Amino acid sequence: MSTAATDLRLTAADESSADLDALRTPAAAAARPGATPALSVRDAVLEYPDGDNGVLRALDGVSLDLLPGSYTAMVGPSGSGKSSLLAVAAGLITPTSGTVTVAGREITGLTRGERTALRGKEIGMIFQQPNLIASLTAREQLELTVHLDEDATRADKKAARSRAMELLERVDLAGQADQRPHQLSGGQRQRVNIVRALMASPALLLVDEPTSALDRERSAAVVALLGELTRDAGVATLMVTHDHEFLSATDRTLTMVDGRLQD
Ligand SMILES: Nc1ncnc2c1ncn2[C@@H]1O[C@H](COP(=O)(O)OP(=O)(O)OP(=O)(O)O)[C@@H](O)[C@H]1O
Repeated sequence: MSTAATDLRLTAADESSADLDALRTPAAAAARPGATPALSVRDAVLEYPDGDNGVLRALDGVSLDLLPGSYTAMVGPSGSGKSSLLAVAAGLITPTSGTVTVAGREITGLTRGERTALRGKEIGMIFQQPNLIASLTAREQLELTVHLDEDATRADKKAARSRAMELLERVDLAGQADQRPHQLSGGQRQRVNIVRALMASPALLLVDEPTSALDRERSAAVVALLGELTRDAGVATLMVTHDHEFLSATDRTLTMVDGRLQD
């Protein structure tokens, strides 16, 4: 995955900017047929034990391809299997049957350690609440993974610092780089959370209800920002949401019903 995300500067989506259209969708990063899917799920079945002898089928034969640069929403009733699909796509849960391939590597055949390594490199995850660390500044949240890596060199740390600053600048938070979560608004915290997930230039971004803690205006801004970042970073984004009013910002909406995906 390229670091194209750092090459363009983008004003946060909740700020007015006449330049946004010009920065959107560089041809190289736009979703294109024939590209290796960032995520490919084939016939995934996920069963949980249910009662003494029964099983609950959370995923019932799900197949899905997500191309680089595509922005996909997933909606569906509570308990229909949306979070289960995100967990399977992230390699956090191994499906009962079926395969999951991320950036060309089938993760269902990997060891746990290999899956963790691949996740760190190729998969960004964003959850409902920005789970930022209270004692770290915005910049330190982004640099944390590199600082925890015993093998990281000084050059790696320096590169992480400059990428963190570029990403914060890109979402209009350079001025808040040294602030801790309690000094940031809810929308600002979620923007830190989003760019933190992009630090490793992942192929796939999995997002679980990113707007549930935000008001309507901030929610619209976050959904739009995710679209901007998806397209120019060339990442494939799969976002679970209950906010049907923002679906027009995405390229495609999938509906999960009883463990099955409907386009
Ligand atoms: N760890 C688990 N053990 C047993 N059953 C589970 C487990 N996790 C989820 N389930 C069941 O699997 C089904 C799908 O759950 P899942 O969380 O994927 O739904 P969802 O569409 O994400 O729901 P929501 O919109 O409420 O978050 C549900 O019936 C749920 O009760």
